[in-house]
Amino acid sequence: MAIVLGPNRYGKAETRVVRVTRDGGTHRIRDLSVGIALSGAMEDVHLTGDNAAVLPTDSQKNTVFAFAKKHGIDAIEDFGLLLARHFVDSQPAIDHARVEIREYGWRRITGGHSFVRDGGEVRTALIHHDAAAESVVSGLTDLVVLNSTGSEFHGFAQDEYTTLAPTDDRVLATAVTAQWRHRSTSSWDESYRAARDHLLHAFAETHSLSLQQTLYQMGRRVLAERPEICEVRLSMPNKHHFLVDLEPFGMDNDNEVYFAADRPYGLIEGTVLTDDAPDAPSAFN
Ligand SMILES: O=c1[nH]c(=O)c2[nH]c(=O)[nH]c2[nH]1
Repeated sequence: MAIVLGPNRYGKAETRVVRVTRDGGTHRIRDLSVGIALSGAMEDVHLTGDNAAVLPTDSQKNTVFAFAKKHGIDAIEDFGLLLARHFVDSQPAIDHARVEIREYGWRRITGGHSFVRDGGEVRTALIHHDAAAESVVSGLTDLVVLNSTGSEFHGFAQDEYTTLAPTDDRVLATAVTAQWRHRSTSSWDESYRAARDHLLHAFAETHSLSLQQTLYQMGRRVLAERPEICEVRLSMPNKHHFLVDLEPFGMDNDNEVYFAADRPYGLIEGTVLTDDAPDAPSAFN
């Protein structure tokens, strides 16, 4: 039996960089967390401790700050591509770069330089780059949405442990995590805004028979409307809202008062893709 080194990668996780762009008194902010993971000919450092091929993760962090100054930060997809290509092109030992970016949104309050942080929602991008292929996955996480009607759930399988009552009118709420893969380069900011909008409108406009059905409609709508996107992955917790029994207090409850449970929650996940989506094995890794 031989013991060998398996897949490995290394890099600087969660570099927090804030780039302020000043246009006279009017400022713009991009606030990111950048994760870099590099891989390639890294046998020596693992097997013998020879660091000759290892660009320090500290240098990777510095590159994020230097590129923020030198190139500015527009769409996070562009910033990720710039970093991924840089490490593969400049480091002989590195043949693959993975760059993961989360962007925290800030909205202007008034005047040119006062901002309020957007709610919990975070924009995301995941870039893979090597000599053979490049993939861009855009997305968002923690987009919290709720329909106060227009949701049913009945006709489900039953066994000896089933107690859930069928319903033809319930609250449907979830925190959407979505990632979508681009088949071609794009005007990233415009594409992002459109995809997000389609997700929201599909959620709102689907009369839901299950969260699974809603999930499929959300992915389908993005693919039908945005030809630059070929695959959408969705992860949607069912944020259960249980009707409270008010009978002990002599009151009825005609879908007005709910207990918003935080756990356990159903977790509905799925992929929707076009049948001609090109292969991109590492895209979502
Ligand atoms: O939309 C739903 N899908 C399920 O699979 C499920 N299971 C459950 O208990 N409630 C729900 N709701």
